[in-house]
Amino acid sequence: MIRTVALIGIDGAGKSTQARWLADWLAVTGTPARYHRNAAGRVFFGRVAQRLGRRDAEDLLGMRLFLVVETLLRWLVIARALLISRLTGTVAVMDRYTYCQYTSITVRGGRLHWARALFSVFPQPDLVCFLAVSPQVAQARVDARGKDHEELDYLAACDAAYRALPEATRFTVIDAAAEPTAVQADLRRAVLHQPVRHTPRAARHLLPIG
Ligand SMILES: Cc1cn([C@H]2C[C@H](O)[C@@H](COP(=O)(O)OP(=O)(O)O)O2)c(=O)[nH]c1=O
Repeated sequence: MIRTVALIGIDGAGKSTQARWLADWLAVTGTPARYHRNAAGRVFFGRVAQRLGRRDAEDLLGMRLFLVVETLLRWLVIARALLISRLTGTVAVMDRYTYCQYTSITVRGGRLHWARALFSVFPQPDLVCFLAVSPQVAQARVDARGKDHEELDYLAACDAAYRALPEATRFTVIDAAAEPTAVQADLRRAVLHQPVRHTPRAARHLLPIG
């Protein structure tokens, strides 16, 4: 069974909803799993910024500081999630992962190398599912969610940045514009089709022979 699965994609793709369902499904089917919301504070800082009369988090902190703060927070929440997963022996269902930060930095014109160096301590997830949805559909969902708003240009740039990542060839692309239950079924299939991990040599002695 896999140990880490990451759901990535633009805002409104359905990551949080689908990741929660996936973790619940794993748990009820006998695989201890835990959902991890690896948010890095953009919405929170955006709200603070608006209270202070600024447009958004980037406007409040300045682009460079915003990216530093967001990247460090992302590092901390991912590290925490991985640690909890290892300590509790649960499958980590990651709502966002390092790739989301690379995308955030890319669309804001920042430099990636230091973030890549920082995140290089993290393992590649066993499975990365890219929830693919058009920016238009994503924007409509974000607006319907009623908590925030994303510009179409921004969503389109994020979509392009995800697809241009060098790791993108290894992503499992899921059609996230489909019915929510169909998307969930695709995710479950992807999890089930992951190759079984090899049992560590020491543990093999404990298995019955034959
Ligand atoms: C998964 C899914 C979510 N939604 C709704 C639920 C939320 O209000 C909104 C955004 O979903 P959400 O899971 O919050 O997306 P993300 O974490 O990627 O930003 O869209 C749909 O309309 N259709 C779907 O298939």
